[in-house]
Amino acid sequence: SPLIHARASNTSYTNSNGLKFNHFDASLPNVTLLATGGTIAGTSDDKTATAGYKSGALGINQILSKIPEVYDIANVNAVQFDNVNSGDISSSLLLNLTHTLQKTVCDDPTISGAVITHGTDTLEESAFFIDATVNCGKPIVFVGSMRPSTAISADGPMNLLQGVTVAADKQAKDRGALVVLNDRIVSAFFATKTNANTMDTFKAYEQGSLGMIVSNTPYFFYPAVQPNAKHLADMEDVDSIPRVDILYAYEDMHSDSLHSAIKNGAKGIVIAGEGAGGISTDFGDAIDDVVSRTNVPVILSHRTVNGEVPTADITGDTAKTRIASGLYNPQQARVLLGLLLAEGKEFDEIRNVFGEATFA
Ligand SMILES: NC(=O)C[C@H](N)C(=O)O
Repeated sequence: SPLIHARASNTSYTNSNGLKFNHFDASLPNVTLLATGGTIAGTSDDKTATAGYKSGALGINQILSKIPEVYDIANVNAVQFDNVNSGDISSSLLLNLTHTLQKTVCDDPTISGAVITHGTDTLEESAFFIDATVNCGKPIVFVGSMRPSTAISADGPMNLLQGVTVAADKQAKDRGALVVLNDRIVSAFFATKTNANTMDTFKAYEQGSLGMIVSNTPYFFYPAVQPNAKHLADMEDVDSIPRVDILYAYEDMHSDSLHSAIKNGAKGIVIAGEGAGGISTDFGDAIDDVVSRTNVPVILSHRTVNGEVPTADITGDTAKTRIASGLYNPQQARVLLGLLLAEGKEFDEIRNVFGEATFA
């Protein structure tokens, strides 16, 4: 079968952009794989352990060595970008990732797409960031795992194989960034981690998945389409993302948290509001006071997993200081607000971008 050529071939190759491939077959598509760590690179001495293991312990070549089948699908340029638990992924790493993807994937006509391996805890934030900042139509596929590499029935190897397959697939183009785990293909714009422990965790509850993978064959339910609300952020000349803090709302919430966030340097605030963006009257008064003095934009989001914060609740004077997040959950709203501030957008422009994701 022609499919075993690249796997069998030990021919290494460096393309004109300096990207290295360990196994190369000119008849196959080329995919860049940027590894950042997480459970997919995690290890434990106990094969039954799906907790208490070490994240980011294996290098990407050690992970790939267990799935030579990837070389039947694509030539893989594997790069160890970082090797951390995803709680340690920073906006400066993401900016670097954006600039790298632009140069080595978008601007290189020989590369079909990219795969990012990532811890699942914050994968949705990074995938949302890249979805907004890298937009050349080539698939950028985020992959992680819920079981460490040493566990019985580890999910990482299959997820990675499927991720490379999707990144190499022409049908995956023009859909924005994608999340591939547990045999599902989900839009990075809508994906969220819904379960802290189990493999069926990444979901877009209202929007559903874009497709499925069976026997390493991706199937997309619909032709390529992009979300209506999506804002494309131009990061070409940006070298840092302003700090945005998330404050969680609850009964008895104290406005001290707002004052200290701003005092400590937050340039934007997202509230994980009760229901459709609810906060106490006192906290609302504190927002009005602080925003009119500092001009720091405050986005009201929702601590519920689903639903939207409509603009209908934010009228009159409160509309001068508060912006409804619409569909964006707090972690998405934080990433988006950081990108908008980095682009130098003012209050009204920020409101318009969030307004694209509000219905009422
Ligand atoms: N499943 C995982 O990848 C969780 C891990 N703590 C991480 O996010 O890096």
